[in-house]
Amino acid sequence: MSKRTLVTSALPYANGPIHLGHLAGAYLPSDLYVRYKRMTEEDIIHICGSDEHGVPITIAAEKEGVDPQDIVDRFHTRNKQAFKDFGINFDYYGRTSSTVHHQTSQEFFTKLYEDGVFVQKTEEQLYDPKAEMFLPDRYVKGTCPNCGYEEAYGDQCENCGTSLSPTELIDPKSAITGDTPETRKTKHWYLPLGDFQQKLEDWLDTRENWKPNVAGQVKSWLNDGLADRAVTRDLTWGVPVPLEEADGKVLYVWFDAPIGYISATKEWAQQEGDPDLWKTYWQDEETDLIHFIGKDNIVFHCIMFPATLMAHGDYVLPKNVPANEFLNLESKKLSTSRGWAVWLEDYLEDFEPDLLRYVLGTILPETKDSDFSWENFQNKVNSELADILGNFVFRTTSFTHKYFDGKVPSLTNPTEKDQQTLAQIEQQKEKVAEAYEHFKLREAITETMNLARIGNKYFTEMEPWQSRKNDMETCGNTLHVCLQITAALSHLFDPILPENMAQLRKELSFTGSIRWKDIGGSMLDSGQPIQKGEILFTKIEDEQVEEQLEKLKERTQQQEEMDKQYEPIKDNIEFGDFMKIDIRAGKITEASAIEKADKLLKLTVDVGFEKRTIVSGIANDFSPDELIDQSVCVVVNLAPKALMGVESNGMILMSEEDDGSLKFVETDAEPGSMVS
Ligand SMILES: Nc1ncnc2c1ncn2[C@@H]1O[C@H](COP(=O)(O)OP(=O)(O)OP(=O)(O)O)[C@@H](O)[C@H]1O
Ligand SMILES: [Zn+2]
Repeated sequence: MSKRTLVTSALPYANGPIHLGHLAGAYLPSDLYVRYKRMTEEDIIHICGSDEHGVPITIAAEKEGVDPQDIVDRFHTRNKQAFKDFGINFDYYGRTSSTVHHQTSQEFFTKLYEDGVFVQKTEEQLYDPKAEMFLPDRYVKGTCPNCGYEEAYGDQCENCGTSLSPTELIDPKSAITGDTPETRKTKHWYLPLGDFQQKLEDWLDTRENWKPNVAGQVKSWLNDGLADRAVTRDLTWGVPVPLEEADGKVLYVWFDAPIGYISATKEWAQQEGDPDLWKTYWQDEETDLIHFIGKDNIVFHCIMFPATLMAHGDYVLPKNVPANEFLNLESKKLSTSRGWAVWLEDYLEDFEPDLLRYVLGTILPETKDSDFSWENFQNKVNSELADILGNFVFRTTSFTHKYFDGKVPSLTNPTEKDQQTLAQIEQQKEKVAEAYEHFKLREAITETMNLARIGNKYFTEMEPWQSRKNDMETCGNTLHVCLQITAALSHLFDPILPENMAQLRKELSFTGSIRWKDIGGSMLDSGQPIQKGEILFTKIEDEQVEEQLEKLKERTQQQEEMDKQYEPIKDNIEFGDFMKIDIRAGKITEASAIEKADKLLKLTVDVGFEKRTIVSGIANDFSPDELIDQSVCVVVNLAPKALMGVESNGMILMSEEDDGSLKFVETDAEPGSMVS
């Protein structure tokens, strides 16, 4: 066993709030693991922070019309707070705009540059002449050459995880203007990943206990062979490349972001009053470095960052990267930009953090994508947290108060069943530990809940409400066993339900820090008083679920509204010009199809002073039958025009919706009335 563990969680982009997908992919798994490890009294620290560079930040700033610094300041503060409120306990939450980070990543670049690691190349890159800039990374969208996904970014396809360069995209389009970009030459520095292929393979061979989805993904990239990857970009927002000849260039965000874990650890060490302490965690062989991330970050943590660390030479390499697949919401892909998300901040306004920690924990996308739905949230809270755990704890403590004066009854002449049940505490504890050690967090939660199930079953089978009438010794033994299980649960559930379990432990008079080794055996002394507990979990009502679904719907509609593209306004005209158009109210009296003209209908329109024949291109939207008596507005002084052999005398006004569908401009006025 190693002496210490350094856990990192993916640095979230500071361009938006934290949503349930982020939590399920990286932060809840890391927090569960770290909380478990802390109970085992291992030396462990948990590092995270805001990723404040990269194109997603500048795109968000441009969209809002503010400075990128405003965006990152806002989301750094909000996300840090939201994590805290959700009980995610980072030892340090840094940010990549800090001076320490800029220095650290520049030093990294300089060392690799001076050691001659980089390849310098002048190559054709995509350029948007209208925006007057190169288009790195997310500034370009196009079709993934690997899987055909049409919304792939210039740096990566989020569908298949392949890392890309913009020029590899099929049919690329500028994310700024929507135009097809041209190419221009520019100079950049590349990390020749091919040179690290053998080293990476050797390193991976020594790793054990990796999740098959992660190991498989990495193997397949290695089998395909690794290409050079640029570590610099033509952008103004980011860490400036520390070379004179690189004016106007910054480090690639995926070069500097993982170094952010190191910078944040340095800042943590300063805060601890021991500035060199970070070296112990990053440079001592006996550190286990573990990265918690979602699947789209695998390539950066299993190929690029390890190669960078190898190139530098002074650092430990990741021991494990227990990456998760993706979480969907109500069966649809989560999307910040489309507003299809549940923000952590919003959730916390309506519900307790522990409920979500539990429910998300049971559906973590550990081996494949999984789905969060509010209905399932309600089911799990009601039928598992309330009906199993809450019920067991409540019936145990309230029975103790009713019939044993609120004190732990002694265990006298226990039966084999009593002893076997007590022994199951240790057995479950082993299973839970084993699952945590193998990053099987869903299993850890299931096995933890199974102890409450065991307790409930035992309570029901022992029927203490019967034995209390004629056999107080048996009844006391039953409650003794149930109270020991309750005490174990108050520890075992701590990583998952920290707030609730802190409350429960208070009721059971546990003080001080909790230790894994204390779980099991006799945790409560006979005769020890316990407080009469509150109900741990209240059930979620149907209305609360509906409210959340309604919120989701409203938000996507709002987003659609905001994203709506209106036709640009035409140039101004003089009033006199407008008055030249003669528009009259009218009514359709006849309508028929025109042979060989799919889109056209021949209409007879009563315009008051006469009946007109008008040809109108509305056949895709209306059938002739439904048009009789339709009120319309008609331009009556448009020069006549023959369409498919029929002379049209005027034009009917229509409005066109976003989806291309047509609506009549209607009026109640009598046919022949002027419209102006
Ligand atoms: N739906 C999801 N399911 C699981 N993990 C996710 C999901 N969305 C993001 N993640 C993970 O969360 C971490 C932080 O995400 P990051 O800030 O990079 O945002 P992102 O991937 O651009 O997400 P979004 O575009 O939804 O804001 C990453 O490790 C990422 O893999
Ligand atoms: Zn793809």
